[in-house]
Amino acid sequence: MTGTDAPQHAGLSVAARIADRDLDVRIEVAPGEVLAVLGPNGAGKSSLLQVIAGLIVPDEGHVRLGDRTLTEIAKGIALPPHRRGISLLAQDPLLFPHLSVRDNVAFGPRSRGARNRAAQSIATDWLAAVDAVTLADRHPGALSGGQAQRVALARALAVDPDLLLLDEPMSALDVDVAPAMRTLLRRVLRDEPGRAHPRCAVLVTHDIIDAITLADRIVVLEAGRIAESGPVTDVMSHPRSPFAARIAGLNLLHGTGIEAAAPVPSESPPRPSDQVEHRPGLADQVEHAGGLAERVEHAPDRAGQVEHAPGRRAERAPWPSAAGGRVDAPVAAQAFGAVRIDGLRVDGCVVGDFVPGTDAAAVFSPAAVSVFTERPVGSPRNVFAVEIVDITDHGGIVRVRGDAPQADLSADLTPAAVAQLGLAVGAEVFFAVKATEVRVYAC
Ligand SMILES: Nc1ncnc2c1ncn2[C@@H]1O[C@H](COP(=O)(O)OP(=O)(O)OP(=O)(O)O)[C@@H](O)[C@H]1O
Repeated sequence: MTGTDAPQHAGLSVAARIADRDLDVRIEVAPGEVLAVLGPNGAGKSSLLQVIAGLIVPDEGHVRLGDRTLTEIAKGIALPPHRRGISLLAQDPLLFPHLSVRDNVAFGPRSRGARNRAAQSIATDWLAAVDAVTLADRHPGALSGGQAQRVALARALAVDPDLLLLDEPMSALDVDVAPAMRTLLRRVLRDEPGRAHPRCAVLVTHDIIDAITLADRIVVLEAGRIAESGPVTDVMSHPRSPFAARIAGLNLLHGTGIEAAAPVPSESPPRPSDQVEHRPGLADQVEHAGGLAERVEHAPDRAGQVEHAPGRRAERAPWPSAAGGRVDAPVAAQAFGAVRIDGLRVDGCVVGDFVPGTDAAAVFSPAAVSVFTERPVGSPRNVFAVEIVDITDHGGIVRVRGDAPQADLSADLTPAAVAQLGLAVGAEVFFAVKATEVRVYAC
């Protein structure tokens, strides 16, 4: 949906170029849609929100909301923030310290012409919607961070904005408070009985959980440009940018698509080590002779879910979700392809478009990676020589990060496997992944 310039767009349409921030983006948000904007520091997320809110004026571009033009540089239009029909909820609740909670929420309706009684009534309704009625008579100084942010959300919604901008709204909250705020946001973003036009929202976040739980679509910004966009599930399961791959917890290699010789190597008759790997319940097993650390198994015996025989059709192939569980990704046919990256060939299963000779990605989960201390000879796997750069605990599993000439890669192992292999930062080892665990697709 990005990239089009729709004059009568029913939702939000933004195009913005700011030379001194090296920003050049276009986004479209449908009515009722929640768009999450993600990206590394300095990517331009806040600048984009500031353009939409009218806090900065771009060198070129437009901001249109429904049938209203808020910014149109070519026509010299730039409405001030308070005339845009937009509310911004930021990290800091920024409540007026001298007003009660109720008066803070009533302030917006009052300043838009509502009589005091009506404004107080709107405030009470929104305080009820965010479970904060009991706080109505307090002053902001007597609120916890989570309570203050709930009140700030009520204040943002009390002016009935057509667009809600959310700038890292959970990032200043304690970890035990953030989930409740997320649930609340989900409720108010989705459940708006009686509103004539569904409200849209743009959410800037560093937290993938926010995007997964609140957004319909993701836009990834990198260096002031849109690196990729799409429905949340698509971007998380088939990322095309390094940033999206990282937040989805997947390994990503970029290269050029090439035809795979059939059958792919991992369809060779199983070797002893394959048989070990395919048996359930052997996640911690280490094959000492070859120095193989079996990967952490998130689901038992998943190898059985994929048809390995050449020419046969796989109904569904297992695919890791961002949360570390697994989702089923449909595979129309067991088509194989390969991606060439700096002279290395990575075989995998084709998902969606794949055109040999054009840009392609090879993606796999760290949980699908096996680690060898010696190069596996005659292995049916894709093999990468890596230098270990980091070993970290990920809630009971160990994430081993390796620097390969082609990319940074990660492997998830059990603590026992890491200990038995004697892995340490600086060690040179081999990461291996079967072609049936790799997805290849066009970029
Ligand atoms: N007030 C400003 N004046 C000039 N340049 C700015 C200003 N604010 C930000 N920039 C620059 O604009 C670019 C985009 O910054 P922006 O704050 O929009 O990124 P971001 O993705 O929101 O980053 P973060 O995640 O760190 O908040 C950066 O190069 C930044 O240095």
